[in-house]
Amino acid sequence: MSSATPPVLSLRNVGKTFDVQGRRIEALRNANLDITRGEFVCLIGASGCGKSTLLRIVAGFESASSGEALMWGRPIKGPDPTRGMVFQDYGLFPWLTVRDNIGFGPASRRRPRKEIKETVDHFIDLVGLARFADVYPHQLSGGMKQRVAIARVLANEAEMVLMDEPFGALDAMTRERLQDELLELWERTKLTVLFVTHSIEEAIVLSNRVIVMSAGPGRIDSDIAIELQRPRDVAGAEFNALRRSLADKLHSHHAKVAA
Ligand SMILES: Nc1ncnc2c1ncn2[C@@H]1O[C@H](COP(=O)(O)OP(=O)(O)OP(=O)(O)O)[C@@H](O)[C@H]1O
Repeated sequence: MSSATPPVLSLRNVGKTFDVQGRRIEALRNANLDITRGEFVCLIGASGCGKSTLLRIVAGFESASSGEALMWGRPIKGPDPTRGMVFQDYGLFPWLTVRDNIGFGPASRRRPRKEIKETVDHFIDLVGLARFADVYPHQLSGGMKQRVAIARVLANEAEMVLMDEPFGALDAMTRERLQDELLELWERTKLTVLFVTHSIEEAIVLSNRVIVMSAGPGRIDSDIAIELQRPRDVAGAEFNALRRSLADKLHSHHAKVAA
């Protein structure tokens, strides 16, 4: 990789083991990954192959048992607003309005009131929720809650957005709409995104690269560039060929683990 474009994120031989009642679980073994600024990278793989563990190490919620995780070349030592996490269950504060949820990060960093208002207004607009600024999360649909969660991470000056199956709980139509909106946001903001999904189709629609992981122990198995033109035609021949090849990879890992 050229020194002109240092990776936002580097994983160097990252391993993670958990001890559960005297049993050692190797959730991740020798994970190596470089992500450069502006990439949209999806992680896919069978349940239990370590996708969330990898994401949580990048977020700083877990530390690696071996190897190192670096952001801009510096070791990740804990959570930091520059790495914002979006969860499937939204993770909003139910007692705060949409406005205060989005403004929570800047407010806790004691930004001036006027600046917080401008930031919040900007991001509420960006996710199309201006009319809902003063309502509470329980008054929103799932798709709207997820927009708030995304706006909250952006308002907190995230340089890298970590998304753990963010659209997994949504119906198919809302999911497609949010995928489109996320791509639009990504194109406008040039964010770096690391996105976990169970859906091969979602991974191909969204990403520049798909990282395929396999279980027992969790490993990075392949790193596949997705070079289809955007917007991507899910019914197109090239899309289908990629879908088949990724499905074959996933199934062959399943078969190996089951054998
Ligand atoms: N906090 C923890 N304590 C003990 N074991 C854990 C912990 N977190 C994850 N594991 C184990 O590590 C392995 C990888 O889990 P992880 O959640 O990262 O997989 P995943 O690929 O995200 O799975 P899924 O697709 O089902 O969400 C699993 O065997 C899991 O049981």
